[in-house]
Amino acid sequence: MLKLRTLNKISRQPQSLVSPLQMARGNQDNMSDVSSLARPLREFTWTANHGVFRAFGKYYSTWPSNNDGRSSIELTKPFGSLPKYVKIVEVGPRDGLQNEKEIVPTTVKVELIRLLASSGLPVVEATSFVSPKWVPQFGDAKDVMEAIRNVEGARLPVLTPNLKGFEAAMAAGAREVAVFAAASESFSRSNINCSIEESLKRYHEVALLAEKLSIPIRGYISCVVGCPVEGKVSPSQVADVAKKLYDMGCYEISLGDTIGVGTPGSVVPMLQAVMNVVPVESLAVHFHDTYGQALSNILVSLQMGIAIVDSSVSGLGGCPYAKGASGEFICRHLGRASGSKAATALSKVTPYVSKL
Ligand SMILES: CC(C)(COP(=O)([O-])OP(=O)([O-])OC[C@H]1O[C@@H](n2cnc3c(N)ncnc32)[C@H](O)[C@@H]1OP(=O)([O-])[O-])[C@@H](O)C(=O)NCCC(=O)NCCSC(=O)C[C@@](C)(O)CC(=O)[O-]
Repeated sequence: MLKLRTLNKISRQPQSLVSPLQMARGNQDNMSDVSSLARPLREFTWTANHGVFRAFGKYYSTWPSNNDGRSSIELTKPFGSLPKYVKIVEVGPRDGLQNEKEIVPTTVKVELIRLLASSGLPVVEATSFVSPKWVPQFGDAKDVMEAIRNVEGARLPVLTPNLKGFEAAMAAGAREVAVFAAASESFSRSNINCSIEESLKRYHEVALLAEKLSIPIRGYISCVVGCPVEGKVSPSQVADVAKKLYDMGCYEISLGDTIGVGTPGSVVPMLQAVMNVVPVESLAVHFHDTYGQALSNILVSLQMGIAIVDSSVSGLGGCPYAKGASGEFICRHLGRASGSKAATALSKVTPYVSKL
């Protein structure tokens, strides 16, 4: 086990990130080729506004979370090479739109989903079967699903907070769902009006029915490093919820930094804890970019072996029940660097999406 000391303070809002994501052009549909990222990170010195990220051989220092600029973390898993391909899960039509104050017309949502699917993205999260009293933006979930029944090329999962949402999603033609728990009690109550334990009971019911119907189910965990009410969230809490979601049948667990307060210093220990209980192949990361840290958090996640990244077109995003939550990591940024076919198509789609 290595004990590493941090050397420098990092600015929360780096102004000039020299990104190491200088990826070679790839040629896989639906995936971003990150093979050139496989160079060990030690080749890079990444200068942020007031901080320096330094790599020492295979092991790394990390950014401190305290004020004196010196802290340490335990690294039990060294950073390795990066995955050759990364699956991008585009959540713009759901996470992106749920925070929009004005109701986006159904036809525009449908067009957005069609464009994203046509860009080659493998997964486009389409809508959310939540209570329209809680999130009026998705009052048209049924209509959206019906209108995209013939969309091909991408899987189109939807969010379901309970059995009622799951049944409505099935009736509307959804073929994949996602449930969403939290690692923070306060956030669970403000977002879905129940405790973490109650939510897991609900999701277990959903998972049982999903299994019966052979419907794949993804699990989200919000507030994996910080909560808008409780502040810091411990990695063991996240690991506990992750294991429960995985054990109930979620094929993939997406770890959400809902308010974007994570830095590699908090993300790494959280991932380590989760990776001890859920296979890394089943983990995804979901970073909101509130303080410009999403790219660095994605990089350390890839370095730890995670190969599934959530993103949102045009950086749309946020949670109506998490004060301070802002846009999600922009798919185009990851994609552009990779040069994959999907990314190239997406960069053509993005200007049009912005006009929508
Ligand atoms: C979970 C509930 C429904 C509990 O809401 P509740 O008020 O406690 O539920 P209830 O069972 O008392 O029902 C209240 C009313 O809602 C109806 N209802 C109940 N369920 C449904 C449903 N599925 N679809 C449609 N209607 C529903 C139900 O029928 C009833 O209607 P009424 O009898 O009053 O006319 C509510 O709190 C809710 O919908 N919350 C969703 C909030 C939300 O969507 N938040 C954003 C998504 S999570 C997120 O963004 C994080 C993530 C995933 O992106 C990752 C990250 O970044 O961290």
